[in-house]
Amino acid sequence: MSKPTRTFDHIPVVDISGLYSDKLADRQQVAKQIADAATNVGFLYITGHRIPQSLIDALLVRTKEFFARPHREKMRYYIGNSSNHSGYVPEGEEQFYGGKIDHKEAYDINNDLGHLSQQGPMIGPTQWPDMAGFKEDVSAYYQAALNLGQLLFRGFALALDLPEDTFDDKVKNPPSQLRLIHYPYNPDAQDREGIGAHTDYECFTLLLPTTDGLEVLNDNGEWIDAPVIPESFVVNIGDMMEILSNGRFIATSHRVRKVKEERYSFPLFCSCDYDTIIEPLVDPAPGIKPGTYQPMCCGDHLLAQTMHTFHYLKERVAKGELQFPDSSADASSFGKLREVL
Ligand SMILES: O=C(O)CCC(=O)C(=O)O
Ligand SMILES: [Fe+2]
Repeated sequence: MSKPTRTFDHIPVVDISGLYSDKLADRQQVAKQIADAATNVGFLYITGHRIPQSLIDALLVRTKEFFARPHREKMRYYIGNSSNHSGYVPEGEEQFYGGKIDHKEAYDINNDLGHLSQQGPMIGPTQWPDMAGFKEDVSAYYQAALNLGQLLFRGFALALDLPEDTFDDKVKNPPSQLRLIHYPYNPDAQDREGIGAHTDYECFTLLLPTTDGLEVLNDNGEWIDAPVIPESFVVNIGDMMEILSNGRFIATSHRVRKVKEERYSFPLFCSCDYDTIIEPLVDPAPGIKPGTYQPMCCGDHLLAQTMHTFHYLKERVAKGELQFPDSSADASSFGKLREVL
């Protein structure tokens, strides 16, 4: 059987209330819709989640307060000060393949694993800014979103016809990062995208954007709009879920177009625990040759990817302070920055 062509023209909406049900049939009914969306599009909106709006409102207030601070003050929390990839990411810090720089600034929040003995370049405590209420409100959202992510992992397991608890012991302390992103309004910025075309590295992303601008690429090379739907989240499949699902669920390229208004967005990149081996859990999807997806270490993959794009990490490598993880393949085999037509 050949690989299906994904010609979607909209992003499906899935009401996930059934995932909270005690009845397996209710959970399976949602899982079936997740499977369809993940197979045919790689993106879906979810409604019926139980994250209170008050947590989202507080997250947005704190984020706006932070980014409104002068550059010098924000740089006190520069990500390059941290030993575990947490803190402020100024515009230009991240450089993607082809040398592109996005028109955005960000703040990277870690799963605050300071209490664990395992620490490393992607794992450990968050570098918190010294701002009243920031840590409390951002952590409260982080925890609620992470819990929703755990529920979705169970949904994805069912969607793959696997036991529902397949991922439970693989997502105990994942190095899942929450990004607070600010795309400033700049009428002169004619030459850059808000964020260039890419796939996400992790299993899936739970994304909360404040305004339109997100676009998703179908197999005809058309950019399909993913406008904001109130009270929903966007969920998109990342590279690792594509591997786990042996090509059944697709990590779809997406981008954010130049914004006419100020835009904020909050992706939580849902990963497995650092040492998890990411490898196919099911038979190859139609059109996928056996052996297409090779096993890799989850945390090392994230680290290697990040080392290729962040300026401060490249400097550490150049100075001999940091080495690429042994198990990581070379950069070009990572991600699937599909050519944009
Ligand atoms: O801002 C958005 O809507 C998407 C952000 C995104 O794709 C990413 O950070 O990986
Ligand atoms: Fe993304």
